[in-house]
Amino acid sequence: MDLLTKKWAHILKTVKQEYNITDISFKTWLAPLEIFSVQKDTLVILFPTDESNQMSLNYISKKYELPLKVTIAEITGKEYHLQFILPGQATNLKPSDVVSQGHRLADRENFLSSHLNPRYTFDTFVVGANNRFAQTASLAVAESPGQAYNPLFIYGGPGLGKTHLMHAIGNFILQDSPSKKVLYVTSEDFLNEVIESIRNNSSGSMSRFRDKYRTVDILLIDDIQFIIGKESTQEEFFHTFNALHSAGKQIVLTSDRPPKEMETLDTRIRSRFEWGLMADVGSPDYETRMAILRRRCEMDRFSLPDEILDYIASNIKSNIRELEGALNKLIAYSNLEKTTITMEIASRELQNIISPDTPREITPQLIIEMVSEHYQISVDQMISKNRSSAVAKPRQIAMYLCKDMTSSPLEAIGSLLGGRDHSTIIHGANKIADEYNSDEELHKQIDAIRKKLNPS
Ligand SMILES: Nc1ncnc2c1ncn2[C@@H]1O[C@H](COP(=O)(O)OP(=O)(O)OP(=O)(O)O)[C@@H](O)[C@H]1O
Repeated sequence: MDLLTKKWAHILKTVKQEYNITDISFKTWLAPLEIFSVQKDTLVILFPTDESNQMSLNYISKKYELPLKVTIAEITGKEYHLQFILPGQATNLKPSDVVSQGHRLADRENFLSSHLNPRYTFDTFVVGANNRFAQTASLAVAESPGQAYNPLFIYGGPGLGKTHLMHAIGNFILQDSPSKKVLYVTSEDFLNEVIESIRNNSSGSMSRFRDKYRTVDILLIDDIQFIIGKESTQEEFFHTFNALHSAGKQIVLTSDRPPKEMETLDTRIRSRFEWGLMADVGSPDYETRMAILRRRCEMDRFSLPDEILDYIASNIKSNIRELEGALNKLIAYSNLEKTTITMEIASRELQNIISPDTPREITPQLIIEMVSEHYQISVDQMISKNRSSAVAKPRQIAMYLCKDMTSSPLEAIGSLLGGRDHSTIIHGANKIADEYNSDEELHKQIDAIRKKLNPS
């Protein structure tokens, strides 16, 4: 193991020389590779890139597995099977499969069972006016878990870094105290485990579930808004929260909206969300977007002229995932076509992602989707014949918003909403218009949806 680690840079350079690999290919595919672990005669190699970059991983193993294998055998005198992984896949390896590199085995196992992405750290997080408060609060929590702010509730729109910050907290804590038990889950994982435990209907499975969640030191639950309306899950969450909180264990939650906009959430839970500190992340300003792009280029050892970075940063304003997606597209293009990126290539390749300065068009379709997402019901239910108020009310809200925010003919709106005629649309829209003025709660809900549709 030590020999491999010591010789790793030398191994990579030898592959480059022996197999005549160009500088750009070396920089892109080989130089980033890191030894993740060794198990008997299997060497697990990490390609630290985007979690969803399976395409690159397949490419690396197809093209470079053999050269690496041969060179490793020549230099270390030992043959290894090679396994290539992406950051997110590190958590899929069974802890018992891996032997620590540098860390103690127990610490490595602990890291793997945390489900943390090692790339999401404070170091790789660019701070700007939009996220400074959330970043500072997260760091305070990471430095003094269970003491500074509990729970920490991070909220904001999609792709703005909430998950990144949450993982950064977990990674920081494990770095500092490797034996702490940190657990990251999405609320969907939590929900599925509750359902599974109930379905198994044995006290064993429920107590295993509780053991798992109530014995951690730090619980990180992503996208907590999805537990709204799921009664058993809310109940289980409530007890988990209380058990951890009263034991001084840290809880961090993220959501797409603040607790006060979670209208149908059990008030006991909503008040707990608000016990600690709430921090929002907003859309990054131009400088922050440029800084994020520069940082990503640096990490990927890729260089792009400022003009192109500026083109991306000026046109993708409200979602960092999309910003990174645009950059990744250009990196992939440059690697595959073996060419440098010009402004012409950038604007052609990004035309589907970037539509300069055109605000998102608000269409009835978009409204229906947004309303169904807000009330956690499916679009199919929205357009069905179901008349229960849990479905009929959101449907009427969609009618109201379509009439109010678009110039679509009533017939077209009716047809999108399951073939309803124009008088039904008028009736639904008028009913909600009246309630909007008299029902404060509904007023808030509708304003929240409007804001999501038209964030500027
Ligand atoms: N300030 C930042 N600095 C560097 N990278 C960032 C920053 N904010 C977000 N990112 C990157 O943008 C991508 C999307 O971020 P993340 O998944 O954390 O968003 P999110 O707010 O959790 O979104 P969603 O609500 O859709 O789950 C990630 O790759 C993340 O690393």
